[in-house]
Amino acid sequence: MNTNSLFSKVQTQKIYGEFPISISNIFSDSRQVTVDSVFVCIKGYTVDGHRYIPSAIEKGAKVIVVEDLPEMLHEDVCYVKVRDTERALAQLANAFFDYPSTKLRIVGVTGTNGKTTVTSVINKVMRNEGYKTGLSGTIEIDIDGEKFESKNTTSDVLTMQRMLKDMVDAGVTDVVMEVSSHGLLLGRLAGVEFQNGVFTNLTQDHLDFHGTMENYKYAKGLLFSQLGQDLRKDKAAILNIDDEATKDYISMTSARIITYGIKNDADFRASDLEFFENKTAFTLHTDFGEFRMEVPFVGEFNVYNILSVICVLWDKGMPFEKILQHLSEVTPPSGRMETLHTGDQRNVIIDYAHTEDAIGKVLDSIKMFSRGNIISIIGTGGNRDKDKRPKMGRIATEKSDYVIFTTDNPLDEPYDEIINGMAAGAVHDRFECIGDREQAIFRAIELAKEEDVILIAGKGHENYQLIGTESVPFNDGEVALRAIRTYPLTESIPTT
Ligand SMILES: CC(=O)N[C@H]1[C@@H](OP(=O)(O)OP(=O)(O)OC[C@H]2O[C@@H](n3ccc(=O)[nH]c3=O)[C@H](O)[C@@H]2O)O[C@H](CO)[C@@H](O)[C@@H]1O[C@H](C)C(=O)N[C@@H](C)C(=O)N[C@H](CCC(=O)O)C(=O)O
Ligand SMILES: Nc1ncnc2c1ncn2[C@@H]1O[C@H](COP(=O)(O)OP(=O)(O)OP(=O)(O)O)[C@@H](O)[C@H]1O
Repeated sequence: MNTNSLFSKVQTQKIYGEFPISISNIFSDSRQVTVDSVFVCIKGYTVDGHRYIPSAIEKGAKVIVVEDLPEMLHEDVCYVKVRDTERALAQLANAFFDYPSTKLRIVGVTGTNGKTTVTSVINKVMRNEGYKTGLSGTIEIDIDGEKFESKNTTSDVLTMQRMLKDMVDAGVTDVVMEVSSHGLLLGRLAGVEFQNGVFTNLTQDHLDFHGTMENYKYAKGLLFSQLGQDLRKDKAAILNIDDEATKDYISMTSARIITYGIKNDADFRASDLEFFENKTAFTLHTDFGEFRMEVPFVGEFNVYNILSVICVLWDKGMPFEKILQHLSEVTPPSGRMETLHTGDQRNVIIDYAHTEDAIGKVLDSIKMFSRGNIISIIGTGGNRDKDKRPKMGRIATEKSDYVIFTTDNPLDEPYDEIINGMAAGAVHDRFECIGDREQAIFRAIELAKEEDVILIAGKGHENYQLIGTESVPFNDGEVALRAIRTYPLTESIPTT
């Protein structure tokens, strides 16, 4: 691409040396740099990208974008000084990939919980209806059915723009994207034009990064202010009216507002919920009529998720009968309230719940259909968000008959520290602490009797454990099935 036109939208402070006529690519990671490219130095949380300038030049970078000019300048290289390299990177990425988001209809979904569920269901329904879709989120990036690994819930700005360009090239028209608070705050979405922004809910998480709930709420709200920057009429913010944060988001956006909820009056409201082991029924109230629906999802929280999906599909103009028909058939994403086929009378549910709110809601949902005891395996990550641990411990013990606290990606924090943090919140003593997740699952299966439900929470779809600096293969479902084979049904679990 022509270098002058690439840099035409970037506010430069000074340029040292001559621009090459054209450049081949843009990088912010020296390890990926290829010949005749631009290397943008980002001051990260762990290292300062400026220190990798020599390595980038060695690999063939011809333009270096900096905040701090190095003392020694290489004569064959052009240095561009800017005030904010992150901002410059976003502008360069948008321009290099030719503003792909303007050629797509993009739905961004934010909130503490439900993003993966909502994006996955929207994607499945639209694809079943014949749309060419793209999806980006925690589990994967999916371009019209071709799957790619996803490193972050919301990708860094270069990966983001490259992915959107690949989607345009593949003929995708509609994209649904998980939008994390990190992604919004760290500028990964700079320049992305959304058609819809969806808000699921806001509860405590990620305070190690955001510091306070107010900051966390504000970060998520950036999706709605970004949505309102461009006043095209087809933009809509789809908001959960039952969540306190919604009123702030209404004030942060100039997009159209569509509301959904259960407790308060909303454009799309559900009432008369009926819970079953593998489905939920409810009445949907809209301006154009009432509909009794049955969806293959468990729990009240999933009714919220489905309501937000209905709003998106309706706003996209999908015929209402089609929406209802697809939603009665669609399957939940993997590791979200997933029932394991154990072959006996013990019920094993694998779920990604790793916040206080999600654990509480999942256990409430299980209580609605469980006929036996509930044994929960609860784990949380190492080296992060220690404040949420006792809260997870409290809610898990409050709502389970027995709890086993364990690890979920311990990294290099000692197991005992992680587990004791959760156990400190326990409201009764019907719990055990077993750091090794495999042993914890084996113990829960050993304890369970006929009709009991074993909730294995925290990892969901993940098929690894991050221990130290290693990623060790680990799959909750496989371990549980091995445990089932090892321990045939036993006597009652210890109570009181
Ligand atoms: C706190 C955070 O978000 N960190 C992100 C950030 O890392 P960083 O600032 O530490 O980067 P760094 O390692 O210091 O490197 C600085 C610069 O030097 C460059 N570098 C580095 C090494 C080298 O040899 N050469 C080189 O050029 C790097 O490419 C980078 O440009 O920039 C990296 C590159 O874009 C991200 O991968 C990284 O996300 C890490 C992996 C992460 O775990 N982030 C989590 C907290 C996160 O973003 N989570 C959210 C929310 C998930 C949820 O809702 O549950 C998400 O969207 O995934
Ligand atoms: N609307 C909701 N409200 C509360 N909890 C929910 C909701 N939807 C899902 N959950 C719970 O949160 C867990 C994670 O759901 P999901 O993966 O859809 O959310 P997410 O926002 O993508 O999470 P993350 O940001 O951690 O990737 C589920 O396994 C379930 O336990």
